[in-house]
Amino acid sequence: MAGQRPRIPVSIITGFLGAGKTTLLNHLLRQRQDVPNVVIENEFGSVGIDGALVRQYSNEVYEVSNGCICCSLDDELFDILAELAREEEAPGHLFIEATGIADSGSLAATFLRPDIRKRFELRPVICVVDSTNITEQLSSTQEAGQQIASADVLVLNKTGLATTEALQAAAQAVKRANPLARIIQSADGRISATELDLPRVRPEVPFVLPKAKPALPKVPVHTATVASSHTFDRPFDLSKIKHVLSVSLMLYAKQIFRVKGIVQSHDGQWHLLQSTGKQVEITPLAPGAGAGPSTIVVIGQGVKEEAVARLLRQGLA
Ligand SMILES: Nc1nc2c(ncn2[C@@H]2O[C@H](COP(=O)(O)OP(=O)(O)OP(=O)(O)O)[C@@H](O)[C@H]2O)c(=O)[nH]1
Repeated sequence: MAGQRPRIPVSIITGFLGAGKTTLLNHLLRQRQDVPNVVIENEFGSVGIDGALVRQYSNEVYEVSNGCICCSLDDELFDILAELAREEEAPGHLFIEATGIADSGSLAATFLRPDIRKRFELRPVICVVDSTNITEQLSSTQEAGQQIASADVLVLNKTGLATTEALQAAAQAVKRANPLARIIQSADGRISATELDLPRVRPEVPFVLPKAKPALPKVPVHTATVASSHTFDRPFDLSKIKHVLSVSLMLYAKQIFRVKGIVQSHDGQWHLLQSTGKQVEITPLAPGAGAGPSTIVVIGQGVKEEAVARLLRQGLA
């Protein structure tokens, strides 16, 4: 990697499943249309839904849907970084949206390696927090706390949905987990892109490369959280699938973290189906946006593939 060229600024967007990372990223991309940007979208589960949602405002999108980027740090991410560093016209900004369960600390540490730092400059790590669900997420998962602890900016999102008390409780909880970070509030991920240019809160600890390459674990570290992906050739009855999922999210709130899919209804229209917390939301996609079989991914702990398939089949038309 050449040393003299200006370094490529890198923004890592992290936050628990459904917190609003893609929404916030889209908002930032819209504000930064003047610089050619590249997005690396990492999704847990094999369906690249977020990539399709950010493509409109980005010059280039790399999708890493084969597990969590923080678990395969020696492979795919380095290949993409090497490719970007070689490009004749380097991107003006690189955005990385991590999965909702990523260990963003290890991801950020990648950019402190001397070889990577020559061409990339890590900007503040942004952690998006769902203010209505964070207290629950902190008590039931490890990942939510890790993400908050390793961020420079904590965005308390979904303020419009949270009561004043919930917002205060969320602010206290995140401050306990990370007293150093800047805390800002947002609705629909609307934060100013000037956040991208502020200095990091964490000092850049020099990273000393070990002499021998350490043996990295080849198995994902998030062994407890699994993504179960399902495809269906038959169309869905939207009110049935919404009902089935709403009931399941009530009954298995501690097990099911996120549902996300692109489904076709019996009139041929395609829809984005998703849950955050206990809410299920179905929004029509633009004409021509969907194709192939309907696909639904359910992410959670102790989620049994066959049980989920049985459940989802109840929502078919
Ligand atoms: N009411 C409300 N909804 C929001 C807000 N921010 C995001 N959402 C919605 O929350 C849902 C999840 O948002 P995403 O941006 O997809 O969340 P994410 O963190 O990228 O999700 P994963 O990639 O699955 O982890 C979507 O339906 C958004 O429209 C907000 O401030 N208020």
